[in-house]
Amino acid sequence: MRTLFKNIKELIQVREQPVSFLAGAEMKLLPTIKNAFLLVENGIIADFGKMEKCPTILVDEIIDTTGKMMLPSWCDSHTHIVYAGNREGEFVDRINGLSYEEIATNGGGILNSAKKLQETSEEDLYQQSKIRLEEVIQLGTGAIEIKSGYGLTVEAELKMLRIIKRLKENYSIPIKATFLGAHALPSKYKNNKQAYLQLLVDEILPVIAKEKLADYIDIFCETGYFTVADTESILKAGKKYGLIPKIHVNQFNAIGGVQAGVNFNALSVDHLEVMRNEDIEALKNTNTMPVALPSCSYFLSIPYTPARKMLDAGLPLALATDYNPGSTPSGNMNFVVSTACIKMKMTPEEAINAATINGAYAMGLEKKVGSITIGKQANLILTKPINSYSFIPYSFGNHQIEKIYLKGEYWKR
Ligand SMILES: N=CN[C@@H](CCC(=O)O)C(=O)O
Ligand SMILES: [Zn+2]
Repeated sequence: MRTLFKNIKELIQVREQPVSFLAGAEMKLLPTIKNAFLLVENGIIADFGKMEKCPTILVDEIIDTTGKMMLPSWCDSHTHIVYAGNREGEFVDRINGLSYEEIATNGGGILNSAKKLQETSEEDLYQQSKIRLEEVIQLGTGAIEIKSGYGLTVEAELKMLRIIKRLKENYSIPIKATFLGAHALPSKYKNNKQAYLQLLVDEILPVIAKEKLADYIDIFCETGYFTVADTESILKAGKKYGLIPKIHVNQFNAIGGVQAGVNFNALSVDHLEVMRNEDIEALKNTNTMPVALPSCSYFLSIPYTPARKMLDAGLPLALATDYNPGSTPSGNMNFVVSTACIKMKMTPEEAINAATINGAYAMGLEKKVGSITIGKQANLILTKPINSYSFIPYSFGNHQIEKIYLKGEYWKR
């Protein structure tokens, strides 16, 4: 099957030479080709260039995209889209003055979602999760990471991971799974944290390895949740089973989670709303991708990751949604890109780089997606007619997507 996209007003994020990720000043550059063509063969990008060089070979379909732009789909490297029900009651509680921490201390928060999930059948949970996955694909996400962490029992954590596996099997976008058993301490273990961590290590990790249920391991390293020592012990245990760390750190407090992640060669350290100079220093010249989650800052009214400071210090940065029922009930990468520009002062070039190639790197998919490069999967966004790509973040609260193509084929819910 060959599809030729012709007369593309601007083909965005063109990388003839593949890049793994971009850092510091490199992020200011977003290579494009104006008046371009793109050829897709059997779901893979086979060729692209200026219209003058458009091949005249036989194709199955020609799509004229005059006036419209194309870019690689968004790469959302941090989500929790497998969850049961919602937490709009807590949203109202926060409006009325309670803090996120106070709600969690009163038995709400993650434990509230865990209770709901434990009571939900695997089939029902799959149906709820699939709706969210389709919703974000329609919003331009073409590769996604999904975490467990709302189960908090052996049975419920495995139920979540098996659902992620089923989503992987049933959808054509790349999906990576992360084991986040150490997301919160279940009430049953309130006075015995070590026993809960041991349960994760002894009873869940071996099953994950046997059934190949996860690629990555995560922990919520935060005051009131899990300490740096807990983080080190869980990452060590995960490493024995080949699980690479991608961890929640520095959301409310900087307690050394960034350093622990770097020491364990984490693929990413995520949240980073609170960053000390030493945290920025620790990330320099490492392979660990810092990931910012601006929709979470927006929804909880907490600080935004200091992107400007980090990029000006030469660090890379990826952007992701954090789609979850508590801190970010939105999986809209278009909003994330806009908010990064508006609130974090990232340029449109930096934000698009952070939401595509750097997001791909943050889930180990940089060879497969995240740029217009020959050999990569043709997961693409075709925009509505727009004048410049800056209109994408400018038109916040809206999106400029006309059509989605997955493996080169038009995708509709
Ligand atoms: N911070 C930890 N976990 C999620 C939120 C969990 C929840 O409130 O349900 C996050 O990434 O924001
Ligand atoms: Zn998260």
